[in-house]
Amino acid sequence: MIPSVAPAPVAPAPVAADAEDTATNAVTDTTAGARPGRRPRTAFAGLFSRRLSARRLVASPGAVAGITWLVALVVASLTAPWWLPYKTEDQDFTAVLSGPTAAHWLGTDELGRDLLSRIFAAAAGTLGTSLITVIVGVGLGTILAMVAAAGVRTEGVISRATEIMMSLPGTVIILAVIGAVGTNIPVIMAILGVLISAGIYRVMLGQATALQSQLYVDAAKVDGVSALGISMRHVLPGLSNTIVVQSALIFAVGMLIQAGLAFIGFGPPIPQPSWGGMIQGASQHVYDAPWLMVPTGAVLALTVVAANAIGNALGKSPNASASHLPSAAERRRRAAASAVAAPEAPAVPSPSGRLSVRGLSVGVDGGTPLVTDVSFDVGQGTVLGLVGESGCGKTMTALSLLGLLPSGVAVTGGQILWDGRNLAGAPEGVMEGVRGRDIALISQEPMRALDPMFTVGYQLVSTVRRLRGIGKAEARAEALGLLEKVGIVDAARILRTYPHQISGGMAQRVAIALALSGRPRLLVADEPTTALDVTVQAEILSVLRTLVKDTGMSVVMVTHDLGVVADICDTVAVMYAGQVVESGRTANILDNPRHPYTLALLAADPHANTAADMPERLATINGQVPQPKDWPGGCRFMARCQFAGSACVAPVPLVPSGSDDGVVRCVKADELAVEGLEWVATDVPGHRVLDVRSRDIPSRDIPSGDNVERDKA
Ligand SMILES: Nc1ncnc2c1ncn2[C@@H]1O[C@H](COP(=O)(O)OP(=O)(O)OP(=O)(O)O)[C@@H](O)[C@H]1O
Repeated sequence: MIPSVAPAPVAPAPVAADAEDTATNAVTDTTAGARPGRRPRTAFAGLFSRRLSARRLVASPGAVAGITWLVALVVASLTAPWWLPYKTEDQDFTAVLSGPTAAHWLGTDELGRDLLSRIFAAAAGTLGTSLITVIVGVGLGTILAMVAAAGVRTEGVISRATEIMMSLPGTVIILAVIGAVGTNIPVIMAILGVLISAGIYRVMLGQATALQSQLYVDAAKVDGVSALGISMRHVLPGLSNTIVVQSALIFAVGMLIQAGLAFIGFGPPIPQPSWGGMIQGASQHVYDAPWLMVPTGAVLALTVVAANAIGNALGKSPNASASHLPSAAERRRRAAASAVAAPEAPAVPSPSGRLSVRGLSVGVDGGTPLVTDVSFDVGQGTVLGLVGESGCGKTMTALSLLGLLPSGVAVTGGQILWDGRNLAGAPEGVMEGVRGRDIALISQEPMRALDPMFTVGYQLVSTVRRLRGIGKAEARAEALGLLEKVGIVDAARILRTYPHQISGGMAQRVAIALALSGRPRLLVADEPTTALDVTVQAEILSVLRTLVKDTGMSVVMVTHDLGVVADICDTVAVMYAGQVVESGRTANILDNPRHPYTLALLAADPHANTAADMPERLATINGQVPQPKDWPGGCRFMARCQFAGSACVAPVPLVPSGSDDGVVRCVKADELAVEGLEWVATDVPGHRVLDVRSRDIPSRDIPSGDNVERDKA
């Protein structure tokens, strides 16, 4: 299965939409609510999420008080010239250092200037310049994290650069900037933002990397979405909670640092008022006029608390807002612009859709091989099964077909021939053109391949539009057709649902529909039925079988289930420890297996035996698939094989198995075939201990060690 390192973002909870959305839904019908009796819901999780955040703000008394305070402060500050009783520089020598009076509600300073007027006059500047720090710091840190998460090399460069930035003494740099540009507060706050961005980057990087590892990001890559598209659509929304919380924190920090700078004399030039400068002035009269400290200190403290209260409330939102999504007006405009067209007929794949893999090797950057010398062919309209235990290299082989190997793993040799092109190690630009359009992928966990923040309809329609370059209405009709093609009867309803609202089987059908969006000629299915119950498994296999028959699409089916192989595959390649050990037509392999590993898999499979010949105890294979670093030089299955002999220590080539174009990698293949030997249930550790029983001789008649002697001979 495709690895994933982090849980998917939490899915949004449903809320009612407004009338505007209802109107939009009437046009597009992709955004209506999923439950009958409720008002239609927006399909766009962004609007959803924004409303949800607004609800959270309203539900939090602290946040409501914080917003009220900040709004009042800004409005009061911006309108100060019209309502304040005094100008900031007006001096009243009859009331120097006074406390609150009818003339001066908050008192006066040492020059008789009105504190109320000066506090409110300074507010807008303080808040505005703090916002500069937020925009620069959080913006730069987030962008750097998104870029770094998209590539290992870039991450190395950016991380080293930010480490250097974090090691620099921030205070000294700020003082140096002041020395160079003077007390230009906007510039100083912007520089402060740059310094802070290194810390923000560290906070965001882990989250962005985790989001990049999600299966739905792999699915987007398969659909040919560019790196920028993935960052904007799948990573940024997942970061927005953190962005909001960090912004609130940095806003408060910015205000405090600004006040601190003014306190030590690096604030706005005198007589311009600033909160820090006023606190500094008050500190000189702490004994003779202690009240002077109270109004300014209280306003600063209240503003910091208000910012934090808002951040706390927003931080509790269950998911990020998605402001990158189109607005309702934009959606209406696009819907109107899209010509309503009839859905196209299903595509018939080109006859050239044949895949030939030759000597494919995949390895870790450090040199450890994971897959060696794998060859197989997939003809048009046929299904190849890649079968084997966990860790045999099936997924690595399958992912290399799409150029989606995990970071640090690469194709190290061989060819993947598709339409006359070699896709092995092809540049990303070439693979972006192939993925989704020529070769598509469905994975084991469809739920995680679907982004929980968007409706099925949004994901399907946007994928169809991107891959086919058609209008919204046409794409929607196509999406409905695709859902019906994969056996979904109430397709219109499913289009309106979010992934968390549908079952696993339904999600897999949707994932198959998504994979079919670009009319691929080859579908790579990585254990598509493993996570489903048996009934649903059978339904999904039936869908795939019908698609292959109706469209001529080919399938590479990764599975460890021989029942699936028997059910749907025309040919099969049995993999063990990174090698193909046997391949050929499915009927030949299942009826006349030639490799001991294939024998063992069949003996261990309850489906391979009919009720009549079902053994009392199914066979097991002792031991485990060896780790790539532990592969022996000879037969890799030798240590677990009931038939291993001295000839197995030398490297074993693939040789014709004698049936059609089948091949097998075992020096004893002929002997096994001639003697009709079977893999038996045994607890005896397998290595070189032979407990072979003929089909014709009851096991109790064979003395222990009989075959050891035969092997020695
Ligand atoms: N990202 C990775 N880096 C290094 N080695 C890896 C990585 N992913 C998988 N491997 C190793 O590559 C080998 C083949 O793994 P692969 O996932 O292809 O096996 P598989 O047969 O598909 O198993 P499963 O059915 O469990 O997915 C295993 O030894 C595995 O440990």
